[in-house]
Amino acid sequence: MAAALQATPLKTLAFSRRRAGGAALRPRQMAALRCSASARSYNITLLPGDGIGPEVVAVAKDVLSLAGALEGVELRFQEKLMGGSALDATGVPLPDETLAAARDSDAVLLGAIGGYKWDNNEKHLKPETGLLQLRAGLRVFANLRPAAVLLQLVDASTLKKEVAEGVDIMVVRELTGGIYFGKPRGFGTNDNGEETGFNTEVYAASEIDRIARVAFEVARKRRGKLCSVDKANVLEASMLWRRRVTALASEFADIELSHMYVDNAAMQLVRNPKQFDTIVTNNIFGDILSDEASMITGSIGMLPSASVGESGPGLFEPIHGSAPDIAGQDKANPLATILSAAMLLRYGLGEENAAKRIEAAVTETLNQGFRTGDIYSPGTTLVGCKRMGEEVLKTVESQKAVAAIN
Ligand SMILES: NC(=O)C1=CN([C@@H]2O[C@H](COP(=O)(O)OP(=O)(O)OC[C@H]3O[C@@H](n4cnc5c(N)ncnc54)[C@H](O)[C@@H]3O)[C@@H](O)[C@H]2O)C=CC1
Ligand SMILES: CC(C)CC(=O)C(=O)O
Ligand SMILES: [Mg+2]
Repeated sequence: MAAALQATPLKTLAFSRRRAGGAALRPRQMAALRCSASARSYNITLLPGDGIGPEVVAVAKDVLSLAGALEGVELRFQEKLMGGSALDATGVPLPDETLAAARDSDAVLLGAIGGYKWDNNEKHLKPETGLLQLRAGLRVFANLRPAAVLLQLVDASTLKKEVAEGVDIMVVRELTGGIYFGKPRGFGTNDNGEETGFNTEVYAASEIDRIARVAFEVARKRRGKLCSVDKANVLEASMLWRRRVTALASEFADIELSHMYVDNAAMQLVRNPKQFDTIVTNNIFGDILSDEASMITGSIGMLPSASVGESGPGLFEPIHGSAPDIAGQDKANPLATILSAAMLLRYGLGEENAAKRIEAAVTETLNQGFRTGDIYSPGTTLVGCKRMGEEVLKTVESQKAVAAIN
């Protein structure tokens, strides 16, 4: 079992329901931060990245600081370059200094990387390559992506209310293997002299076993159902995946295991998403299916994630990308990153009460009717990224104590 997941009781894996550019902290908030001088303290590496990344990370940082301080947790932040911004400044997408700082910290919060400017770079000079290097460098093989439809956002779902209501899925995605990392890969020429591009989907049995164990344990703390998604009718890597997951099931007799081909899973997610509890799948299928699942919840701007390994700091990031189409316009939904900060507190630091404060504040802010454009519906109040952050901050501050939240 991944040590980082042991930092907190495993039941917390049952995640359910349940100042871009710096919204100025108000005096009472500053006082809460000062009170934390003798608190439990942790070092957090912030990697804002590109596009909307810096906007959403600035907001999430303030929420994280305040929720921590109110629970006696001092968080010390250091910000490092990552992605396209690192390429521009240093010539590489993941500077050694950034990886070293991330490894040395207690947890890492990432915004997003990438953008049009770097789209045609050679592979080793792409922001996305830096992200893969970071995940591999931190050995965070288990990526938890919860997709739960909040009551307040049922109307924002693209699915009918009766289909979306009550959906609560955890996608457990393998993060450091599969086709994103497999070799050989590259460009070549076929027998007809035509140019080719190729990648390799490869999994070792041990890589499958360790992610499957995490998924069985996650399912055990949720509703006891695990669906393994693969393409075992065609791909050898998936045939091995299915064999290993099936073999492990004997150690988890209390879990109802099923298997589904990925094409069917993509269809079932929009036909009847409530059939799913926990899904375990490989790197590329998990990437795609979690973006699909996000729309059931209303927006990709709502979905957080936690990536953890056997040891070392966890990596916490929204599932979305750098959204260059809305970057710099104060339109981004910061809630996915704020909820990733809650996952950081829970899974990365074992600070459950502070995590709950953030989740309760997000729910309350939505109850108050504040919505960014991606989740807007008539009758609610349209706000930008900064204002959404300010409203969440106010709500975090106004909560009496976590006992009252429970
Ligand atoms: N983890 C990461 O850093 C990831 C980076 N990327 C990179 O991001 C860049 C853009 O990729 P896309 O395919 O366009 O995916 P994307 O997730 O950045 O955007 C897809 C759509 O969702 C919207 N969106 C995303 N996040 C949002 C938010 N918080 N609030 C409101 N709307 C939001 C965008 O405006 C866009 O219309 C690419 O360079 C890609 O490689 C993509 C996925 C993950
Ligand atoms: C940008 C890629 C490296 C990965 C991705 O889309 C994701 O992890 O969601
Ligand atoms: Mg993705």
